[in-house]
Amino acid sequence: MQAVTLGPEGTYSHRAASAVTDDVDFRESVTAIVEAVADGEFDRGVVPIENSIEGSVTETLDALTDREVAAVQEIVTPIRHALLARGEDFSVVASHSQALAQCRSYLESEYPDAELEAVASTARGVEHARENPDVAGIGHPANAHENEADDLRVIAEGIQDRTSNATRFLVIAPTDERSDAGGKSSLVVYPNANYPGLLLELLEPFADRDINLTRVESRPSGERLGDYVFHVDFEAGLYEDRAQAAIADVEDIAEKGWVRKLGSYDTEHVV
Ligand SMILES: O=C(O)C(=O)C[C@]1(C(=O)O)C=C[C@@H](O)C=C1
Repeated sequence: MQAVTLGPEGTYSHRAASAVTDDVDFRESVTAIVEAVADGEFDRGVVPIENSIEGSVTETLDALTDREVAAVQEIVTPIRHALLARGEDFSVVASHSQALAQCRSYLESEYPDAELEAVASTARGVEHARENPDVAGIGHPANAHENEADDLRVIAEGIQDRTSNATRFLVIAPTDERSDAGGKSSLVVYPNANYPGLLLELLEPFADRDINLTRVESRPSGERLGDYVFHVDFEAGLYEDRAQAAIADVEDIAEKGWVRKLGSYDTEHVV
């Protein structure tokens, strides 16, 4: 089985994808990963969806709205960032925007004058640090020991603003692999409507059937101000009668728009 994830080698996404398969290929954006899986180029894709400090990875949510894929597994992994550089004398800190945000307090107190540069991934930031002594990267500490000649140093470890920092990844697959089995399910709902109580109406079918929601996120549809796409995760499998009944109600409410079932899946915790 071949999976695609955010590259280059050494990203947190790469570490999560390694729990799925050893055969991992890379793309430079989440959108490109979702597109490659939707087009059937890969059996699996691994994309970050949510972080405990910084919240949703909005590019992922939007890519899941724009392309049709199935969610077949969830991977949760602790994120412990290191500051990596060739020496102490750097003026730029380069990393993925999520990683920079997860270390915001540390950077403000320890390097208030550093210029923060958002790049495609943590591993890309570490690559810049390897090439340029003026740049430090934020990423997994294992990136510092790529080869013996590596002169990249771990300047500091555990620099995320909370020790509990963790990221949730979804393993995606072509839609014909969508499963109804699993302890959790994900939906994307576009009601194409805007009236008082709409969101309340969309959530009641789950509450009425004692289904615990684990996340509700609204993203602008892009069509007009105040028009939203809702991402809903809940603790039940699509095989369950109560889940099917709740979704039937949601489909009625969203009759002018659409409801996409990403599928049901289980959670794996990876360190
Ligand atoms: O840049 C990486 O290493 C990634 O895998 C991306 C990503 C993210 O988008 O949230 C994944 C985990 C961490 O939260 C930081 C960055």
